[in-house]
Amino acid sequence: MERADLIVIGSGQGGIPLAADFAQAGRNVVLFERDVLGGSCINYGCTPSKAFLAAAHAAGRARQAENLGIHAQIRVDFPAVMQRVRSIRDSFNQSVRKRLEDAGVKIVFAEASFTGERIVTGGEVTVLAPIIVINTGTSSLIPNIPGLAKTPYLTNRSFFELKQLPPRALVIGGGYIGLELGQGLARLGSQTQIIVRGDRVLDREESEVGETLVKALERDAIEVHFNTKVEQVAYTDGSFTLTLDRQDKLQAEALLVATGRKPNTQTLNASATGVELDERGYIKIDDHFHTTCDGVYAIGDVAGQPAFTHVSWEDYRRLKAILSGEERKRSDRVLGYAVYTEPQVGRVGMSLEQAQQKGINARCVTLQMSQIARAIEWGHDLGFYRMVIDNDTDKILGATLVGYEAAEIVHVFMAIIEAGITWYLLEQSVHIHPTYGEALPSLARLLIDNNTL
Ligand SMILES: Cc1cc2nc3c(=O)[nH]c(=O)nc-3n(C[C@H](O)[C@H](O)[C@H](O)COP(=O)(O)OP(=O)(O)OC[C@H]3O[C@@H](n4cnc5c(N)ncnc54)[C@H](O)[C@@H]3O)c2cc1C
Ligand SMILES: NC(=O)c1ccc[n+]([C@@H]2O[C@H](COP(=O)([O-])OP(=O)(O)OC[C@H]3O[C@@H](n4cnc5c(N)ncnc54)[C@H](O)[C@@H]3O)[C@@H](O)[C@H]2O)c1
Repeated sequence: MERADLIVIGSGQGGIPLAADFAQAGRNVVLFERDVLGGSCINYGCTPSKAFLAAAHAAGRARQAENLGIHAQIRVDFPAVMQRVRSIRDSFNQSVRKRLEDAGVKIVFAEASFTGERIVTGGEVTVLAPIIVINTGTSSLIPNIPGLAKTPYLTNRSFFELKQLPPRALVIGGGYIGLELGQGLARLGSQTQIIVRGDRVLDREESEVGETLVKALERDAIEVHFNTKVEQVAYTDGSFTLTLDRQDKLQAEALLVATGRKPNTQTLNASATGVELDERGYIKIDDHFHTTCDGVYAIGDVAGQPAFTHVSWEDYRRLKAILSGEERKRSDRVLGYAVYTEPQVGRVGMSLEQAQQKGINARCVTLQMSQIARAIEWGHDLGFYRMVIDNDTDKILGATLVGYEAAEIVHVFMAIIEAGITWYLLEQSVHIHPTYGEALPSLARLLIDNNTL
């Protein structure tokens, strides 16, 4: 059995920099990875999906330019689109390998599991270490629909290997992946239908967010089937047939399943080291990333946290500080995230409902895109900006922005909330005209007018 100072299981977004930093500082580090280096984000998540959407949105914007009097003919070279996606992904993946190797991390390409207290085995290698960090992420959760398992359905893992654009595509799931990749396929020319089991897309967000996105999807000729259950899936002669609960049938050459995630803990044998899982299989951690076993920590998606790269990466920064003896915890961060549909959704902090559920005396103001000069000039009519404030302290608690490049603009709120300043300061600041940014002080001004929603 080998001995190390640190074992990292899984090369996720937090595990990579942690392993590299420790090794660079002269510690003996072993990292186990059962698949490709860099985890979901780089290989089958953020990087390829956003590179894919760059092409899709270029096509979508060109088509919608007809609203400005510009008529473009679009020819999509799908193999070239996907080749670019894969080459960006591969270059990111190579840079991860270089970073780990240059730092002196011992990489073991094998599925790791616990074989004793703070003992990890993967392939032929067994290692004991005083500190172990689990960063094993999540995988697609595949619903138990009769017939599905026998078909060549796509998940985010296989999607980016597509070589030809399917003429027709079906997507099960109206969450992040379903909407981003579904809209992407449609904008590249696939006739796309999205199947949603409830009555909303992005059902964890305020209802107006989903309503706005559905209007946008309809403009891309996407059909969204609400309150619909898939009863059966069959695949013959290159075509999927989905039987719905209403007995209608849908057919397409591709089927993407995007119905949520499950934690990668099934093969970890976590109990061998005394690490407890919650009822959904996520690793239980305290406010300092500590599991129920002394010396064993978990970061990122597998610890049941909001599944975003910047969360996993920030976990790394905080855990590194904790391991260096600093007083840090995980719960005091301002959480922001975005959905890269067009229009985008940029979110930070609390919604009005979330604030009120916490017993905060909160209210919100909303400005529609149609009231923003920049949006009118650019022809972006879908979306809104909303800000939630605490009536007692005048501090800004959260924001929801749906609109052009909202993922960028929401960072203004992130900085303001992090700084803990009041909406008065936002109202007083002079922003550049005509920009989307200048709508933020305008939003604050609605509070003076007492024009609340
Ligand atoms: C299609 C898609 C798009 C996304 N887009 C965004 C986005 O735009 N922005 C954003 O912030 N987030 C996005 N995410 C989420 C983001 O990818 C994850 O939140 C992020 O990668 C953090 O993951 P992680 O660090 O927890 O682990 P991961 O990146 O999932 O890495 C876990 C690693 O552990 C390995 N592993 C698992 N079990 C074992 C084992 N037993 N032994 C050895 N190795 C093991 C896996 O092979 C994997 O490499 C997206 C996700 C998907 C699927
Ligand atoms: N832009 C981003 O940051 C980004 C992009 C993609 C993914 N992600 C992360 O990855 C996570 C996973 O994405 P996702 O889209 O798989 O999950 P999700 O949780 O966002 O959406 C899953 C959707 O599938 C539906 N669903 C579940 N079971 C179903 C069934 N049997 N039939 C029909 N519908 C069903 C759910 O109601 C939900 O709407 C996200 O929650 C997010 O944290 C982030």
